[in-house]
Amino acid sequence: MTNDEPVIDAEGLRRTYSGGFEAVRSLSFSVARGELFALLGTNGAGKTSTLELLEGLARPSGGSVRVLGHDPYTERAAVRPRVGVMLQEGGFPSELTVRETVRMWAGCTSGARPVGEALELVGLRRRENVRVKQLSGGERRRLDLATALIGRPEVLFLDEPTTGLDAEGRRETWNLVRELRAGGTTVLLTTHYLEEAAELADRLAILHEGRFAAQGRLDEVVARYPSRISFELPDGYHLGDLPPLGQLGVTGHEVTGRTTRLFTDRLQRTATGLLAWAQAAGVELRGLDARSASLEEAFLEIAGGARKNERDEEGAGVR
Ligand SMILES: Nc1ncnc2c1ncn2[C@@H]1O[C@H](COP(=O)(O)OP(=O)(O)OP(=O)(O)O)[C@@H](O)[C@H]1O
Repeated sequence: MTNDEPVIDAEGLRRTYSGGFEAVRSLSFSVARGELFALLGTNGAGKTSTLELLEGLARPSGGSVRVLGHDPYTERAAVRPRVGVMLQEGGFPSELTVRETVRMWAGCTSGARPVGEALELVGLRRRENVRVKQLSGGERRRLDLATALIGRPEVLFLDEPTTGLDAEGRRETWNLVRELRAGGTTVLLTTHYLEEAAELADRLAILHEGRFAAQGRLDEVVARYPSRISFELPDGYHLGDLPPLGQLGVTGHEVTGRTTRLFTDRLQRTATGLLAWAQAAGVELRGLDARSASLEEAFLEIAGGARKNERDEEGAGVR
């Protein structure tokens, strides 16, 4: 493969479990060399099912996937040595120490990093003589990461890498992932932490019921959801005193207590119109806040919208 070809390339990828349940429904996406792609989704959305297809742990029921130019399932021997995998559960023998575990892993890997270097990278050097069973949940995640990194992989698959880590541990892992990416490693990670995806991802996708509900750069994903402007009007003023909301480009509004919230797809136009009115009317808009949708709002909209559809369908079934 050339340097311009995607390192991960999925086309119409499907996975149907033996009972007939379709967990992955025609996903198409690609990840370039040195890029970090984050897969977000509600519980059971299909993140792990997808990741396992990319890792070559399962055969797709339909579509195709190439990793480093190879089929990760049928050409596993060509792909595996160049890929690092951090599963949700490492499943290491509990009686081995941290150092023994990483050494055992290094023994199965060609061109492995020195064990000490791998432990240093993930901040486990001080704990190298502790048995796996005595590690905290967060330390086990670090050990999982150390074994994923041991072979200096070109591609890293990280399944919820910071679950169980405290805030400091999460930041440390983010920094390490950033360093690896800066060194040219391609990373695909799944996460439940929206902040993690917003911090790290070059591009991301939100998976819902096996399909992508949104995909792109963070700014592209959130641009599909309305921006909002909130403020308080002074006593004696009401929403009706503003210029016609349609003229301001407002697509929806909400008044809670003293706070007015305007939703808009054209933030600049709405903000300019509102401020011009306030200036002319001599009105002070207290607590004024104007901002684009956040990733959390986009995510909740997708998850909430889908739940509403489910309720509607259930309701329709009862009638
Ligand atoms: N072996 C299996 N047989 C049948 N259904 C399965 C199997 N494994 C997973 N599923 C179902 O497939 C769907 C997707 O599961 P998956 O574990 O990929 O989701 P996920 O997005 O990783 O979820 P989470 O965030 O909770 O880890 C779920 O509805 C799950 O119940």
